[in-house]
Amino acid sequence: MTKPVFEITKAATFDAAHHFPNEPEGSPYRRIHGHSFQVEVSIRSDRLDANGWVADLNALDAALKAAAGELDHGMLNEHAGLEVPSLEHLCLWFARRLTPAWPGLSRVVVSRPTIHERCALEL
Ligand SMILES: Nc1nc2c(c(=O)[nH]1)N=C([C@H](O)[C@H](O)COP(=O)(O)OP(=O)(O)OP(=O)(O)O)CN2
Ligand SMILES: [Zn+2]
Repeated sequence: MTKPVFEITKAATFDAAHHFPNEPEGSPYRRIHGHSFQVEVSIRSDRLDANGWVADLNALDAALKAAAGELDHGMLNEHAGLEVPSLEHLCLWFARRLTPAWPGLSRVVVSRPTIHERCALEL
């Protein structure tokens, strides 16, 4: 049997405004508008600690909430790396923000649940 690999996942939500400066004049995406976002991050490991955990989900929750809190109720375009604030760039932003403290980060998913859109980044 191959070695089992575990993956734990935590999610957080935030609301933010954005606009796409490279869209043509008249595009609705060029105008400032807002969305409700969800971000999910996953950690993979083939090892469990003494608690039987890949990692403490509560600690992951705190790190994720801190990152999402930086974006919450703000303008995404004002953040370095989000000058063009697509779901794809949001995935990269969360990955860069979390990887130093969470080297086992294996996936970032950013979605807009109310309009059924999501982007996944596999690491
Ligand atoms: N690959 C991507 N495509 C688009 C992204 C993105 O991040 N990655 N983002 C957008 C805009 O943010 C747009 O505001 C998303 O809203 P939309 O899909 O248009 O859905 P709405 O409900 O706001 O509009 P409807 O016209 O009612 O569908 C676009 N594309
Ligand atoms: Zn949008």
